[in-house]
Parts: sequence; C-alpha cells; structure tokens
Amino acid sequence: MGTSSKNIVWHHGAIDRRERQRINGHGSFALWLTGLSGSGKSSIAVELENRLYHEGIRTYILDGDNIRHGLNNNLGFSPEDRKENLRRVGEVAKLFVEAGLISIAAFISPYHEDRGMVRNMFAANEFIEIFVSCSLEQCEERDPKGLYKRARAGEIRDFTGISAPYEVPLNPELVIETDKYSVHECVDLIVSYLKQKCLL
Ligand SMILES: Nc1ncnc2c1ncn2[C@@H]1O[C@H](COP(=O)(O)OS(=O)(=O)O)[C@@H](OP(=O)(O)O)[C@H]1O
Ligand SMILES: Nc1ncnc2c1ncn2[C@@H]1O[C@H](COP(=O)(O)OP(=O)(O)O)[C@@H](O)[C@H]1O
Repeated sequence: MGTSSKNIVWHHGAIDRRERQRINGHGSFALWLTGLSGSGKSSIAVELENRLYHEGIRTYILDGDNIRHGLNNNLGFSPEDRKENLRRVGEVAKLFVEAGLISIAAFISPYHEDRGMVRNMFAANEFIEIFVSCSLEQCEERDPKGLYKRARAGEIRDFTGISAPYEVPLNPELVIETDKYSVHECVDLIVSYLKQKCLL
C-alpha cells in the first residue's frame, strides 16, 4: 500500500464483482499482452475483442499508445516511467475486472519486475500473461509506425529492442508466435486456451 493511503479507509459498495459477473453471464479477468513494438499486441487485442464481442462477452482494451495520450501523457520511456505507466495501467485493468469485464491490456511491459508487480495486483487465476512473440528482425521489417527506422537513426532514445531491453517472459500462461501464425490463428489459440481453462 502506498504511504499516502494510510489514513484512507476502503468503502464497500452494495454490488460486488460476482454480482456484476452474474449479470454479464461470464467471469472477469485480465489478459496481459506483452511483446516488442510491432509484435502484434494491438492487432491481436482488437481482433480478440471483436471475436469476444460477437459471443456476447464484455471486454475493454487498454493499449499503450492510447493510454499514453491521456492518463499517462506525463510519462516517457525511462525504466522508472515505464514502471509507473504499468502500475497505473495495472490498477485500471483491475478496476475493469472489478466491474465484471475482461480487460485486455497491450503494453510492451519489457521488464520482469514490472510484469511481476502487475501480476501481484491480481488473484492467481485472474491474470493471464500472454507473450506476443516475434523476432526483432520481423518487428523491424513490419515497422508499422516507422519507429524502428527512427530509433536506428538515433532519433528515438531508449527504444525497446534497439537501445532499451526487452526481457523475454520466463513463465507466461501462453505464448503466441506472430511470426509463424496469422492474427486469426493467434486469436484462435487465445480463445481455445480460455475455453480449456473454463474461463469462457
Ligand atoms: N522509446 C520507446 N520504446 C518503446 N516504445 C516507444 C518508444 N517511444 C515511443 N514508443 C511507442 O510507445 C508504445 C509503447 O508504450 P507502452 O506503454 O506499451 O510501453 S511500456 O510498456 O511502458 O514499455 C509503442 O507502441 P507499440 O508499437 O504498440 O508497442 C510505441 O508506439
Ligand atoms: N499474427 C499476427 N499477429 C499480429 N499482428 C500481425 C500478425 N501477422 C502480421 N501482423 C502485422 O504486424 C503488425 C503489428 O502491429 P501492431 O499490432 O501495432 O503491434 P504492436 O501493438 O505490438 O506494436 C500489424 O501490421 C499486423 O497486421
């Protein structure tokens, strides 16, 4: 608990998460997509949400690029700022889970420590880490926003994979290889995993 929380007392509501889940007709949990820029996190999040929506499942996507336009527009890419970015996003993802939704978070989240910090915000079966695996070469070839080119030219500092590290997840719940399978196949794998674990 942060030190500023010490004089604050939790106020309970009348409706809890289980009741929200009941009215929604499904459970709620966080899906955490981690991987290099260009690995496919956003594309998969969007296609997964689309698939789940058409099955009547309520979701909400938290995407690094979007969150950094608003809530986290005061943060950069130093290790400290990335940690704070992910701490806030973890808390927001948790609010969506409390609200009875499946929150789909798509963040590079390059450090073991920070992913562990977010995991620790959730109960064991509520946080599913999905490593969106793609070689740096392939990400750089895709370069959908031209950022790798700019990072190689020295125009962007601390760029993940080029001038800042990406620590490959050691024990994710799921690995999807976007340099081997299509977006649809990757989403099939995620949906199959969730069904197999009786989460859908
Ligand atoms: N220096 C540097 N390193 C990495 N990424 C950079 C950087 N500068 C800007 N961008 C753009 O910011 C997006 C990543 O933001 P995240 O919030 O996901 O990053 S992190 O989890 O805090 O590491 C990332 O989005 P994705 O390409 O979707 O991953 C980039 O578009
Ligand atoms: N299997 C796949 N999964 C996700 N994206 C893929 C896949 N195959 C090719 N791509 C392409 O790779 C690019 C990934 O970009 P994006 O989704 O923005 O990645 P990120 O959010 O990780 O930066 C997109 O142009 C997408 O069409």
